[in-house]
Amino acid sequence: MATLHTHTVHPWLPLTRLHILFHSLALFSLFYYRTTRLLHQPTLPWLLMMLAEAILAELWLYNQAFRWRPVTRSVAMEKLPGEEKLPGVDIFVCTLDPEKEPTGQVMDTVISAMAMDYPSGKLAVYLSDDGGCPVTLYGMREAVEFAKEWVPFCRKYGVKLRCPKVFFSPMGEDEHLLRNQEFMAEQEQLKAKYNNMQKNIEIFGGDPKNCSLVFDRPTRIMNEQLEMPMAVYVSRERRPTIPHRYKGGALNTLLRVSGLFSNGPYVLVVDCDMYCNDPSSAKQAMCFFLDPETSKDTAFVQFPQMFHNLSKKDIYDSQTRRAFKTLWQGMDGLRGPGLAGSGCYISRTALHLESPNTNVFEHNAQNKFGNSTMYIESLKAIMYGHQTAKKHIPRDVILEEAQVVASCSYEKDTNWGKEVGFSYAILLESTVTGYLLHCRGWRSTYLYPKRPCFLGCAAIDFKEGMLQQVKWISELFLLAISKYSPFTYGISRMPIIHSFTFCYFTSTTQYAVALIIYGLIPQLCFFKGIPVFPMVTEAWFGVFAILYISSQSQHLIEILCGGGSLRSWWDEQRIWIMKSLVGNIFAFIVAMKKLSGLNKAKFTLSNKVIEKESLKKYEEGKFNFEGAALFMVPLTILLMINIVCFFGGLWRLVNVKDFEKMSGQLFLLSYLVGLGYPILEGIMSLKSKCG
Ligand SMILES: O=c1ccn([C@@H]2O[C@H](COP(=O)(O)OP(=O)(O)O[C@H]3O[C@H](CO)[C@@H](O)[C@H](O)[C@H]3O)[C@@H](O)[C@H]2O)c(=O)[nH]1
Ligand SMILES: [Mn+2]
Repeated sequence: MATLHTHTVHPWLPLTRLHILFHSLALFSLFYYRTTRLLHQPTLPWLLMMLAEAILAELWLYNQAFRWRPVTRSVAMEKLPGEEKLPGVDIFVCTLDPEKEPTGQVMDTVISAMAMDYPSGKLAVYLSDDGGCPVTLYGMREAVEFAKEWVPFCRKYGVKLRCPKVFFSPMGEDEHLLRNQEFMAEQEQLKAKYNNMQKNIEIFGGDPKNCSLVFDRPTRIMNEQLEMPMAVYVSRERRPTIPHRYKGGALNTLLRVSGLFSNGPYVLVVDCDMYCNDPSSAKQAMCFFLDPETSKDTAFVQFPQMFHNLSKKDIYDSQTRRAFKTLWQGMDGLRGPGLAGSGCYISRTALHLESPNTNVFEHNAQNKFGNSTMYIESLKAIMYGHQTAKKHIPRDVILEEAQVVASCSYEKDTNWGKEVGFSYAILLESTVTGYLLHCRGWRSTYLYPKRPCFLGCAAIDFKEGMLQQVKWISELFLLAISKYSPFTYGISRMPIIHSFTFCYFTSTTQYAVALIIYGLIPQLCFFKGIPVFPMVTEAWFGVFAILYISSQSQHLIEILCGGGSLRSWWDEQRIWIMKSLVGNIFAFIVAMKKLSGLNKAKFTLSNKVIEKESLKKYEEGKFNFEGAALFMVPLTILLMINIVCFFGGLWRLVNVKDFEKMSGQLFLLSYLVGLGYPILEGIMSLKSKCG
């Protein structure tokens, strides 16, 4: 069979590597300069500055792993085998709280998943309702009813935008161009039905008792066997005394339940706010899973997380440009990207087998996978490829067994959450699962097609952005000091350069130290007239200047190549400092609290409800710090110190005229005050509002 995909290594590779060499030489000179000066005349500011620079250099080093060999990939879907030969795909949508995840929106995701361009009999959609809310079950019923007409409609006319909400919005206008009358009439009818469905959900959800979370409940599974993709609603059993393991637990339950019903060899995980924007994503992913070269050890195919609600002035960098444009492509050229938890196709085999090289099925399967024989049979069916057996099992028998595997005691004394399924090692179930798969020798691939396959809802104010940041960084920090640390466990199991990428993710808390020093010491010293950089007339000044220009221009080139502007470069610098500083400080505190048992582990669910006022500010590109007072404390303090020291020091400079000595600091402070101005504006508008 012809290869189903191709990749190109970044054409600038030799230049990038030369730059790495050049930058490291400059770093060596910097440390040579710092140490010799320090030995000669030790002072506290110099010691601290050197500490900060050592941290920045360490993180810089890990960062180079992402630049070592970035690749971009493309697929040849036309070379895929015929539809009858495609393997099954089970889609998992997880939801928890209708307050933060409006049911109507969740159903858009479900419907768009059901309408995926894939043979109907091979597609199944599972909705995990972790809140056990009546409105979610109600919404699912409505969604399935609507999908019965929507899915055939999309297939008949080859509609590309299969999320009904978007299709019926101005964004879907292209879909309506040059269509015949019959199409127009049908879509009118469907539009009315869709609006009706959303209205029903809204009315039903209007009653608070239908939206309240139930955390003491039996399993509830509803399944509709239709001609179109199967739809299954799963609310696993939950009891207050038994750990439920958040999303990781929900996904593992879905793995088992779906194993009994449809048992697709591949699963797609999407967050409930991430609708499918391109129906062909499953086929695109199959180009890796079915390719003879990559089929054996590809554990997952990751698509970028992209968002439908980004403003042109994305001041919070909600798109996380760096992650999905730079870092993931960099990892892809090594042994593959990390697992992002949404928009990823995962091989069931990889989630159950120790490594790609063990193809023998264990005899002590019950100890590992729990004691459902039916489930173990389903695994065997996938690994040995005999798919037909399960068709003979009557539906009520399957439903009964599904109750068993969805019960909260099922995982007791098994390997679920350890070597089997999604890992519970940290709350970022996906990140750690992807990482552990890599440790066990699996590969992954990253596909960044022109048309985004999945679109979700990004945080559009500072508070939401920070909450997310703190959740991620604190958990990653806990991973760094756990027994699975990339520094010990990872490094000994992965190629070293690849392990650096995970070292980087798990050690960003160190940025907090470096940034506090760099945001405080040069400033105070500027005020007092103590130099912390070489004189502008000294050759050593050049080393600092080179390092600054070298890293800034690298960042700028990255942004320009990704279609960004000078403006986005400047904005990204600001938000990077803010997020790195605040996010890391609070993440460290949260992690410490969790370690000491002060805080119980808790998953902060991100809010997917867009407030009108936040949206307005976000679109104007103005900072909105509402609700983020606590996060603002370190930022405000540092900003004030910077401003005071800037003007105070400037006054001193004009009087004393030791310009030569202080120009490094003068430049640094001007840069920071310039960056900080919009933050100040944001703080002021918050103040005036409170007052
Ligand atoms: O107890 C829980 C908590 C969360 N979720 C679901 O998990 C998903 C992700 O939660 P969210 O709060 O949206 O997390 P984000 O920080 O926005 O998402 C990123 O980070 C998460 C943690 O790693 C990943 O799970 C996500 O896939 C990834 O998009 C949502 O669909 C939730 O409904 C559950 O099902 N049960
Ligand atoms: Mn999310």
